[in-house]
Amino acid sequence: MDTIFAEATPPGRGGVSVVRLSGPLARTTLESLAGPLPEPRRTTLRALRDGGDLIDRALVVWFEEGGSFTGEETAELHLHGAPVIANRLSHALLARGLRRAEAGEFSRRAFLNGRMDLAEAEGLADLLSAETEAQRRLAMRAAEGELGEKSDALRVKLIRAGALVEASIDFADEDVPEDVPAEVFALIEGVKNDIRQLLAAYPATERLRQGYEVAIIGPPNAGKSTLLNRIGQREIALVSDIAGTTRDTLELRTDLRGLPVTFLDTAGLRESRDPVEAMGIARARKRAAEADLRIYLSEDGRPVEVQDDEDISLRSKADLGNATGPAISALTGEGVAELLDLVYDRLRVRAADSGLVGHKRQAEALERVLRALEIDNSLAPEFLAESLRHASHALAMMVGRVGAEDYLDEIFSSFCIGK
Ligand SMILES: Nc1nc2c(ncn2[C@@H]2O[C@H](COP(=O)(O)OP(=O)(O)OP(=O)(O)O)[C@@H](O)[C@H]2O)c(=O)[nH]1
Ligand SMILES: [K+]
Ligand SMILES: [Mg+2]
Repeated sequence: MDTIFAEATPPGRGGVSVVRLSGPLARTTLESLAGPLPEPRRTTLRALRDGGDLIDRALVVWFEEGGSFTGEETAELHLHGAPVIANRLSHALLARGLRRAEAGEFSRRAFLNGRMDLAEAEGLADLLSAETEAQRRLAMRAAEGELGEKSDALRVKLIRAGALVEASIDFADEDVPEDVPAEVFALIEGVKNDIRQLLAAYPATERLRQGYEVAIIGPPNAGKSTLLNRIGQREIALVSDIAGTTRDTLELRTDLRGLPVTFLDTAGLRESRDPVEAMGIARARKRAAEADLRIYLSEDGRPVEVQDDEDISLRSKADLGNATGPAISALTGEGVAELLDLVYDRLRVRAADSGLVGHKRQAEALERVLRALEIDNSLAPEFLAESLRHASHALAMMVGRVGAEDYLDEIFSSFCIGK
């Protein structure tokens, strides 16, 4: 096993730069640079020397095997935050046979050493990429291992059911087959119900994790781009009185009171003979159809093509006329705060339905568990036992207790270097 090192803090100048080393050479390397090993987990001020050269005076923390983030012997060096110092240290570390860590390699070792399960690793990745408060809370639950605990609890039930079935097989008389006890089916039903609940919350969880899309659509010149600019409070989209100004879909990422919401400005919908405009319109329709919510904007307030009851239909340019119905003016800002309130309310309700399972990989594993548990009560005990083993295995896979190899690259490559 290589000993790896990386800057755990972003490169550049700053108050402190933290370099982490992990692996079998960490101990001797630290001793050679900083003298006798400090007490574990105690911050100690040390001179770091490479031969006669004083590299820096740094705070040093030593973690013993089993007591570090990776589970390996690990040292953390808190240097003065200047790239020249980290570079000088890297030079000394490379000379001692350490190598630079790859992206996510510390976390990957933490997983391989049983310091976190796969769902926790996914939660950690989500936490690092979270952009809003609601995403942070969701990711934090995952990173804290709630799904692993849930899955272990369900597995205990399946194992108990399996043991009861095995017992009924062992004691069965050749002529008088022992009945599988009713408790087995009760346990299986309980597990299936819990899994159905986890799966029911999956779409809401996945949407919150990825962030919501809200498409602004409507006929040309409705004022869609003006509204996007008003929401973003800057000139994102071109605005003109020429119908068909917007062609590409434009995105505005926002943090709507903790919810991750991307507003889409789209090409005005109409029959167009201009091939480029027609491409824009096709794209607008597609993005709008895929969005979580649509705002239909038009000067007469008549919705073009409502897709969903939750969608919002509004009349634009409220400053011009006095027609009835809900209206906004992107020009004066009238009604825009209320519109954002409405969008927030709609999405908040969906976010509230989120749960523990937010990744496709996890949902697919749970579906495998359910399939394995589609059991007919008349199934022979031998087959029943086999189904229970399958189900238990799929549950273990969900959190990477077994068969995680295929996913490791995908999960850990999304981490940054030093994590
Ligand atoms: N009076 C008034 N004019 C507006 C308002 N919103 C937009 N406009 C004007 O309406 C015209 C069209 O605005 P855009 O924002 O380009 O409309 P659009 O829906 O994006 O148009 P396309 O991209 O061509 O589909 C521009 O001249 C805007 O200044 C409004 O609330 N009040
Ligand atoms: K326009
Ligand atoms: Mg536009």
